[in-house]
Amino acid sequence: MDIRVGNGFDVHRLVEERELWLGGVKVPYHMGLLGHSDADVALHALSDALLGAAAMRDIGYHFPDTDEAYRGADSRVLLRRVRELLAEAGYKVGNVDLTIMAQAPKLLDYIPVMTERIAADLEVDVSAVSVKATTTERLGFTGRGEGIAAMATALIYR
Ligand SMILES: Nc1ccn([C@@H]2O[C@H](COP(=O)(O)O)[C@@H](O)[C@H]2O)c(=O)n1
Ligand SMILES: C[C@@]1(CO)OP(=O)(O)OP(=O)(O)OC[C@H]1O
Repeated sequence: MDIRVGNGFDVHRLVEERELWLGGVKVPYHMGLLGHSDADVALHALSDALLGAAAMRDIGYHFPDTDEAYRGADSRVLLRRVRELLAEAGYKVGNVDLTIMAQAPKLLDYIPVMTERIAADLEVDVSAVSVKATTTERLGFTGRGEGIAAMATALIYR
């Protein structure tokens, strides 16, 4: 069996008058992430981890932010497309592990639904999906609430 791992990392800036989408869930907050798409930093890190595991470049390569087709794009649609690209190369998803770095809002209550949505999009059991959140103890750009970062690890096999 060909087993491969990948990592992904992404950052988006928090601004007024944007919705906050994280892990495919709209999280109530007075600010949202800025981006060409819905700026779901968690799904972007996850997509990059999956593409990285397959050595298939990154989401900016597959879905360029210069392409109007992706303006306001639902990052779940992009994640499903990533799963399809991997499937076309013969890969299945083993498990994924995701960490969201956000000083606020508190994400604990939203993690179960994020997990369910990611599992559905990747066509795996919920037990194969881990979503975690951490503050950065008020340190750095995430700690100051200027942005949210996410990192992900993915295992794929064929
Ligand atoms: N945006 C966040 C950040 C953290 N959590 C949860 O709180 C726990 C403690 O966070 P620390 O950064 O102080 O370690 C963390 O383990 C998460 O469960 C959260 O829900 N939302
Ligand atoms: C997701 C894409 C889609 O155009 O745009 P953004 O929402 O700006 O996200 P980013 O992680 O900066 O880059 C990847 C882009 O391809």
